[in-house]
Amino acid sequence: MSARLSKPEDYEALLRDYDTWLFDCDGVLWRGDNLIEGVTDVLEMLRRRNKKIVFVTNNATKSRRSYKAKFDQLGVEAHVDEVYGSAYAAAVYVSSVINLPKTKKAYVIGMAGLEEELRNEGIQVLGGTDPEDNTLESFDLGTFKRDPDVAAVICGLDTQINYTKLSKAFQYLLHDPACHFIATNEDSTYPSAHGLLPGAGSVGAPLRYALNKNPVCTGKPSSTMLDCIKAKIQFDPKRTLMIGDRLNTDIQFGQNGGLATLLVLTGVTLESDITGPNASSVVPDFVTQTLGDLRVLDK
Ligand SMILES: O=C(O)[C@H](O)[C@H](O)COP(=O)(O)O
Ligand SMILES: [Mg+2]
Repeated sequence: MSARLSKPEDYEALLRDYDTWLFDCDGVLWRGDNLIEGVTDVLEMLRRRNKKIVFVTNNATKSRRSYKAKFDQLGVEAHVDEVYGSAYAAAVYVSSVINLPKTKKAYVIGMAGLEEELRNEGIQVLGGTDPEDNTLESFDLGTFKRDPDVAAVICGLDTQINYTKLSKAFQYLLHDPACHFIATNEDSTYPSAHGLLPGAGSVGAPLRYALNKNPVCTGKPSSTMLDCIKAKIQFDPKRTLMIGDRLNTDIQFGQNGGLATLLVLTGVTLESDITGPNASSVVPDFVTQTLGDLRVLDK
């Protein structure tokens, strides 16, 4: 059973027990461009208390560089080397785990952030934001020529998903069993400023259905994401806390890595998901309403 936190001494115990704090972003720090109340104060308090701060997001629409710009715009201190996104994890996976030869290309369903991270790793990209593929014209298979160098299809959150991109990705995967099928993340939904929207998992679902094949996922809860962090940052898992709003990504990710986990209820998970007969089998160590609750420690 999860421990419910509400009293200042509950939060003081977290400060005593954990040195490294991993934060999910959508639904924990913000919803869209709306910062969740109290987040800036809590992060500043943690920095004053010399906590190591890491941001771990499955949202692949932005690169680490563009996350830094978002943090700056919201007035929250953050550094590029503290940010780990599933776009970065996918790029590291393609370049360093499957070692895609530099002559090969990746077909992308996704946005500029994913393209940027892939290019930073020296990966040639097709699709993505290319205007030719961002069309609502009907897809014509008769005139489509597959690029023989495409050896991977990478699928992330794409708010301009269309039939042409799905069809091209499908063709590459259908005709080449060796073509890598990679998902940055498989979140079914995500919390926007105005409510839930379909997430990256829902964007990639048509391909999974059409091909009857599951992609390799590089974001939370996969170990690829944790490996990316471990390659750059030293931390003791026993003194590390993962804070998230989704059970099957954030909390599962923390548990897979042997980290303590804190669920907040400002994103996709509702009270009814963790209590009652239909409660999830993924049980966080701690639950608090919002990250802003930790502000009591500043008083
Ligand atoms: O890709 C998605 O489905 C969403 O961006 C999702 O919200 C992931 O972001 P996170 O909560 O991990 O920051
Ligand atoms: Mg989240």
